[in-house]
Formats: sequence, C-alpha cells, structure tokens
Amino acid sequence: MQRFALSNLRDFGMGKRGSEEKIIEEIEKPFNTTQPVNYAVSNIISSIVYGSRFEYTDPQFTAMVDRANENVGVAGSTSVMVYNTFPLLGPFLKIKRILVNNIVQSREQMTKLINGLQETLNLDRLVSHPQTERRDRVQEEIDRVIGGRQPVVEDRKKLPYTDAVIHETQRLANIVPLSLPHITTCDVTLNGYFIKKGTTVVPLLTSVLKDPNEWEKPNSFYPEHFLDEKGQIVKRDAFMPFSAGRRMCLGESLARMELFLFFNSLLQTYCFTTPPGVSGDDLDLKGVVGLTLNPSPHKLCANRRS
Ligand code: HEM
Repeated sequence: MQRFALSNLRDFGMGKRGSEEKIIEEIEKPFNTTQPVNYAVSNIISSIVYGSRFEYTDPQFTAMVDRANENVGVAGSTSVMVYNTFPLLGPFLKIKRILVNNIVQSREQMTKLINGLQETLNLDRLVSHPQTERRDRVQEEIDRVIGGRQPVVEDRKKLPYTDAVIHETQRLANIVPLSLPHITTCDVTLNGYFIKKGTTVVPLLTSVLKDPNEWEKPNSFYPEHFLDEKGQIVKRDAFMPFSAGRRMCLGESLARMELFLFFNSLLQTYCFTTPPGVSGDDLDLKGVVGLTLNPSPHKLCANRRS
C-alpha cells in the first residue's frame, strides 16, 4: 500500500512563497482558513487526476476552484429550488446561466488539461517508474506518539483520542447534511410511508448524526461518543457523514486520509486561536448552507508551537 504523508505544509498554502520567517510572520496574522483548505484539497485531487499540483497564484487553478465553489453555493440556493419545481422558468433565471457557464468553462479547461497530458503520456516511463512512493489533549497525544516526525496514515490506530476528535467534528459539523438527492427505482413502503417509483428522495444525514436516540450529547462537541472506557475508538452505526448503501461517498478513504494528515500536521505545528479581541463565542459556527455546509466567513490565527 502506498504510504501517504503530507511532506510539509506546502499544500496548506504555506510553501514556495518566500523565506521561513516570512511564512511565520504571515500565518501569525489572522486569516480566513477556508481558502487554503479549499486549495489544498483541490490540489490533492489535481495531483491524482493530472499528475501534478498547481501554484496557488495560478489563475487557471484559482478560477477552477472559484467556479466549483460558486456552483456548490448556487446549487443549494432558493432559486434552484424554484427552478426544480418550475423548470420552465430556467431561461429567466440568472443562476441557471451561472451554473451552466461554470460547467462549460470547467469542462473546456479539463479537456485542455487532459489533452495536454495525453501528449506527454509515455508508457515506458510509467512502467519503469512505478509509483514508489478539546485540543490540548490532541496535541499531547500527537507529541507523545508522533513527536516531531511527519504523521503517516498508519499512526491513526495509535491516536485514538485524535481520531475521536476528527469523528466528532465530522458528526457535529457535517459538511453534506442533505447527502445527494436520489430517485426511487420502484415503489417502496418505509416506516409505513408509501413512496412511489420515480420520487426524488433527499436523505437528511443530519437527522441521524444528531439523533438523540443514538448520541449521548447530540448537540455538544463530545469526542467520547467515539471512545470506549479504555479510551479506544468505537464504531458507531449512526456515524454516516459519507451516507450509506451502494451509492455512498466514493471518496471516503481519501477524505478520511486527508482529514487525518491535515489535522495532525497542523496541530503538531500550530496552535489555532481567535484574533486578538475576538472570543470563541463571537465565532459563527452555524455555517453557510449550499449544496454543502461551508464555514461562515471567519479569521483565525495560527501560532507556531514552541
Ligand atoms: C469529508 C469529506 C467528504 C464527505 C463528508 C462526503 C460525503 C458524501 C456524501 C454524503 C455523498 C452522497 C452519498 C449518497 O448519495 O448516498 C457523497 C457522494 C460522493 N462523493 Fe463524497 N464526501 C467527501 C469527500 C469526497 C472526496 C474527497 C471525493 C473524491 C475523491 C468524493 C467523491 C464522491 C463521489 C464520486 C460521490 C458520488 C457517489 C455515487 O453517487 O455513487 N467525496 N459524498
């Protein structure tokens, strides 16, 4: 199995931008964490799909990420609900033009990128070069188990508390609360309700992730939901941020790996605080609802740990 580690914090937007001092100076100022996380995750997918990453200053890359974000926001808007109910209104709705335009532009860009790759495809090279290659407590566990070396995926088993914090974050701050819409392929009766073949069904994952019958403290941040009395991780059937069944998230393993490595690398190196004069209670944790649930605009400071 390929070992996967964040070789440094480059993909959190902190690399290739100048000297170490400049980077530290920059990150100690308050900054919105959304964009670097978006860029980092997009770059990982780009590395897998296109074989290389982009610089964060590359307009091709920033435009691609901006279009994807705009469509995710628009897709969950009221206008789209209106359109889904009255599709004939489509030509009069601005959002439809935005969505289609973004899709067309992204498709054109992807085609160009893929064509470029096809030109450089050299099978010999591929064959001869196979791929070889409550947070103080979290930091205490990371320091004790990992120390200063880079975290790797295999560390997860040795970091049960950290893993439980990541699980609890995904439970409470579930980013895909509505899953994706599905259509019933036959007539079904569920819990006494008849659902006709061809009905659009929206599975509300939040209802399971915060179900008071399943969770001891459904609306609190409580990593112990995922820990047994010995402090070891426990699997909970109601934990389904990636949905369930045949069409559940295809990227679950990749997403879990990224979450683990990002979280560990960041907390190993930094302490995150609110900017001076801002208290934790001032932060809006409700999020912005679109097709996915995104963080509300915010600024945090990342202070390098001594
Ligand atoms: C924390 C991160 C992620 C969460 C919480 C998440 C969650 C979900 C959910 C709830 C669905 C809907 C499943 C359903 O229809 O029942 C889904 C579908 C999907 N996800 Fe993710 N996802 C994440 C990251 C990713 C990543 C990184 C990828 C790609 C590498 C990915 C690829 C997909 C695909 C392709 C589907 C459609 C599967 C299908 O319809 O068969 N996801 N995801």
